[in-house]
Amino acid sequence: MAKHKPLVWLPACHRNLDLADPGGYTVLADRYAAAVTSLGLQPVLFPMADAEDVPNMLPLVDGVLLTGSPSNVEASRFGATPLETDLLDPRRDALTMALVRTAIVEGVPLFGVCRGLQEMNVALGGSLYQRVHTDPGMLDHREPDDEPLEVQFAERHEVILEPDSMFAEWAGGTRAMVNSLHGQGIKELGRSMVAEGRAPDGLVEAVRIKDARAFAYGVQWHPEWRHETNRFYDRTLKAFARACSEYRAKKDAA
Ligand SMILES: N[C@@H](CCC(=O)NCCCC(=O)O)C(=O)O
Repeated sequence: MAKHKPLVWLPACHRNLDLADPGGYTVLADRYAAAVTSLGLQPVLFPMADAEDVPNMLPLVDGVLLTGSPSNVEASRFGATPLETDLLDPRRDALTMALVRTAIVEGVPLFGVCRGLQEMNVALGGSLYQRVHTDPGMLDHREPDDEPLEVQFAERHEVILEPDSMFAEWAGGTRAMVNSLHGQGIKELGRSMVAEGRAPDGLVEAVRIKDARAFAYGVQWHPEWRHETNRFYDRTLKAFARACSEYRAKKDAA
């Protein structure tokens, strides 16, 4: 029987869209699934999975990609008071907190993008700025949301990468331009999180998990956006894809 491609679990968002059914919808931007597919991987969703399912379902997949989302990680998860304006997704928070911790323990390749990076940090005991742009000396990291997508996802600021990091290898140097579409951001780093890239205002934008058994990285920017035309983004995603394929090969050989 032909083998299927390595499976990558993308935790979806849960939203009340302004549609006929007020019961809620499972949502995933195609952009992430398309990027995963273009890397030779198979994106999979488990719409009703919750934290308790993680130990049984994680062995079914070969990697986890935590996507970005307009919703914020709930402030009570990092000891802060929620903002009234917050768009929240408590079901996603509950699932991803468990997924991050279990993927790291089990050595399943893990990559966090934007909200996904923030989830990694909170799952490991770190905290977030709730509005980076209101903190003195910090840049406004939000996208111009009344502009076309091409403008929203345009490169907006530099990141300064640790010289011996994988990020510097993927970027081909210690400086790279990245897009920026977020209001929250890492404040205190979680356990085992190592800062490997920072914005010009010092905000941590790239991390690795120390002593991880497999690929375990997160970025505050969006490498899935037009990655075919951006060497840094593309090399980052391809490294994740390789890790998933290697993980799968080991499972097949066992
Ligand atoms: N809401 C959080 C996370 C921001 C984020 O992930 N943005 C991505 C938006 C586009 C997408 O859905 O991929 C914050 O504001 O920090």
